Amino acid sequence: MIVTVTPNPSVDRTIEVDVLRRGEVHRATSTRLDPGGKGINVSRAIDAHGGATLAVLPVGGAHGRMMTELLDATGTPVRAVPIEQSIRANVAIVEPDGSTTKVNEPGPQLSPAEVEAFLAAAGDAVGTSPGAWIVGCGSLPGGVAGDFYAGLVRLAHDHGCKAAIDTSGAPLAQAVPAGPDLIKPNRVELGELVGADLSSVGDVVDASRELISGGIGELLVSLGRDGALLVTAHSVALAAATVDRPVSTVGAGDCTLAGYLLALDTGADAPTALRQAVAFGSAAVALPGTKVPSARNVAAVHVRLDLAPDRTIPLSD
Ligand SMILES: Nc1ncnc2c1ncn2[C@@H]1O[C@H](COP(=O)(O)OP(=O)(O)OP(=O)(O)O)[C@@H](O)[C@H]1O
Ligand SMILES: O=P(O)(O)OC[C@@]1(O)O[C@H](CO)[C@@H](O)[C@@H]1O
Repeated sequence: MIVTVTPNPSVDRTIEVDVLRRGEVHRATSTRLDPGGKGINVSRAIDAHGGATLAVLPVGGAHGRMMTELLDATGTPVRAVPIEQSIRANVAIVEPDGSTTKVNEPGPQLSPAEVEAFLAAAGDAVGTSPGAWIVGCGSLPGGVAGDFYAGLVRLAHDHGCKAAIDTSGAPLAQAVPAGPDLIKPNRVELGELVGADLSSVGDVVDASRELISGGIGELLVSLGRDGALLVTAHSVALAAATVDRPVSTVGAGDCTLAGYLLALDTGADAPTALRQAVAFGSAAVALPGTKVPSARNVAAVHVRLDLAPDRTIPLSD
């Protein structure tokens, strides 16, 4: 079972244009709406592959109604906590070569009572899912304290669950001391966390090991077109896949995490889980908007797995 907790979900609008020119009027060549927010995407991807999942999210206002409708259409199991203000809508502008320009709104302001209700819903989901992965995802809306994910990690551990965190900046830094079992930063987010520029596989391994010695279980570091690196206390593995025609990178990291957790949840070993992570992530890049890949999309990806990657491999994406 994989429970995702997304305090700041979004309705994702993806607009395709021929070329993005700053300050000009554009005519969109296509547009689509997806239910978004990192944990929502993780749950949608897991659900699409027959895994057991529950997405916990706040829902309010006009965008909340759209979110409910979009999620109903996917059939993903959710626990929605009503809030007064509207949840956000995020926009991605995509060009034909797959270049993606994203604008994320800050999200609503939650009242103290709403934060309490959201925490209670998350607590209830954790308490009724023994042995589950509890996955805290994305930015935090107004009113939610910066140590929210640290509390979620402790809650998970108190109930014998495992905790994974996929966020960035201050909420990630504040979650680290609580000792999550897994974090999934991208290269830039990991660099910000350790205060270093990470330009090779060796740099990422060293940064990850520093965090592991501080109490994190393992790191799944997504590296864009360079693939993903799994670093545990005793092993390092790199996997990558070529995508001939990238369409939208939005949500690729979430699908990576979904593929990894779903594999672990069904008893796979770490290299197999990494392979599935990259298959999910790379399949997502070939799909429009925040669409999650189907089993057929994932099966079409050829993943290269390296169980002893050279530390000098450069990373640029
Ligand atoms: N251009 C690409 N070609 C092949 N695979 C890609 C490409 N871009 C991304 N991927 C795959 O998708 C995964 C996730 O991408 P990325 O590292 O950009 O995640 P992210 O920054 O967390 O994204 P997001 O926050 O939008 O979900 C990578 O680990 C890789 O497997
Ligand atoms: O603003 P946050 O919470 O950091 O990220 C939100 C978001 O960009 O993440 C997902 C892609 O990973 C999208 O569905 C969503 O719009």
